[in-house]
Amino acid sequence: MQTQPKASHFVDGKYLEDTAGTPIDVIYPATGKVVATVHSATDAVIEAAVQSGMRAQKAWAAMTGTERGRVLRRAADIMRARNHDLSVLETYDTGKPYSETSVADATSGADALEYFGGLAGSLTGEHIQLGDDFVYTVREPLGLCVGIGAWNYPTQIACWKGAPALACGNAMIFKPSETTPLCALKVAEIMMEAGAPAGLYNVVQGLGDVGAKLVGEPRVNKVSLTGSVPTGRKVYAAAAAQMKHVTVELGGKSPMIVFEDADIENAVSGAILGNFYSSGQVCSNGTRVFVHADILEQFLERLCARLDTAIIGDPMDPETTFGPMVSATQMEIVKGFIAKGEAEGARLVYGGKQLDQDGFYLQPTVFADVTDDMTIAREEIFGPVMSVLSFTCEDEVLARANDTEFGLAAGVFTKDITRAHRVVKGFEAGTCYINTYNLAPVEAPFGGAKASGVGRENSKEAINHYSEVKTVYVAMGDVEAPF
Ligand SMILES: NC(=O)c1ccc[n+]([C@@H]2O[C@H](COP(=O)([O-])OP(=O)(O)OC[C@H]3O[C@@H](n4cnc5c(N)ncnc54)[C@H](O)[C@@H]3O)[C@@H](O)[C@H]2O)c1
Repeated sequence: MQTQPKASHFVDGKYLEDTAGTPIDVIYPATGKVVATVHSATDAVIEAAVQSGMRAQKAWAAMTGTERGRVLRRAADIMRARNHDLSVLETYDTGKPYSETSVADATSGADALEYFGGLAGSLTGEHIQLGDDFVYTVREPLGLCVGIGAWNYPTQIACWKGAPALACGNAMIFKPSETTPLCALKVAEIMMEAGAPAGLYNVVQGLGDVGAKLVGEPRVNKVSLTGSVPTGRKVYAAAAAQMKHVTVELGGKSPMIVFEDADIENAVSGAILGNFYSSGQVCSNGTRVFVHADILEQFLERLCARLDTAIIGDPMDPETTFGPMVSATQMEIVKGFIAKGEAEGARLVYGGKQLDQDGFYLQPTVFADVTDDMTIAREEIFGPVMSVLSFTCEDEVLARANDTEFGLAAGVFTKDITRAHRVVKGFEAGTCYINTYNLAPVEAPFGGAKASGVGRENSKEAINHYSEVKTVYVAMGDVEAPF
């Protein structure tokens, strides 16, 4: 496959290059080899993206919602038809196994385009009768939106931000993560092919400085970031300085509680999905797995047996179920956490080692006897490292589960339905699961509480974050004034 894109950026309906920008190598995580090089956006590229985005947005907003929706639904169809090629490219970009990218990346992006394409024609205001007078409201687009992505789900993030933004009549400039710059360019190509006006969905490459320039650009009306908490704080503050609309989807250290009556096999499946999918590089992962003391050893035994069946290897092989980490840097960060876990006295029950081969492969890793104060139980690792903690009492475990600055997700496994809902009510988290983990259908709101974020993606909730309401008061009689 041709991994080198025609040019670094996609602006005003076509590829655009400016080699004056800093070169960014794209490294295939399974081999460590460079598979493409792009250039960071210069000020000239950013200016072209802003100007064409503003121009396109006016034409786009003048269309009816149904017309806009038709373009998005066509984009969804093209994306599904190209799923294989897009998934292979996503695997080059991220290292995630094809067995995952072929079912969870472009497909999830297409779901978002289809869902918001379907909603676009039904975005209406309301009528409020006040005696003879009345008020009507109009849902208006915000204008030019900026999306900034993380590296774990490049295609999905490009669509989760782009689809609701465009459905509401906005334009978007999307900056992918510098680690995974390839897939968003394909999303931009597809938008144009589907009939979006040139400039409506631009992609510019760059490091954090380009992201910061886009956030600080006065002609940008809204910013949506997916990234870490430290970056989220910077983006939120910079956007606040210009009173921009903001969505920030950030990191987590989410709890998963397994009660003594849980179906152990399902709980182990949930823990695997919540820790080792995408080699653990998922924001909502339930990395603090609290298991009731009565079933702890049984849980660990089944977990280790199931991990033995993971197929670690070439991500392009459809049989492979566990791939490399995204980069050498990320792998070294995770190795540092594993070393800390051992140094602080956690019991290593599975994995813990880098594989002796090319690429950035780390074994799925499980620590037991983890205590709440250990570094691996407090900080987001963003890699395949599960911490198992033991508990005996519901109130105690809920308090421990909530004892974190993060609040992205939380899960509970139990057969007691009353307890399940009681525990979920107590969770301080934006996205909760009962007897499953880490599902994120486009129909459901997704996002975090506390330091894990502001705003929600997906579902009708996202519409509120990409539009604003204009209120129109209509008087039917004379105007009464005091003098
Ligand atoms: N909540 C979610 O939906 C979600 C989803 C995926 C990943 N994440 C989080 O993302 C993190 C991993 O991704 P990452 O390492 O790419 O995150 P990161 O914060 O390092 O970078 C995210 C993006 O922000 C850009 N950026 C960096 N500094 C910036 C600045 N000052 N202004 C504007 N943009 C800037 C980067 O170039 C990149 O595109 C983890 O913390 C993970 O939990 C969250």
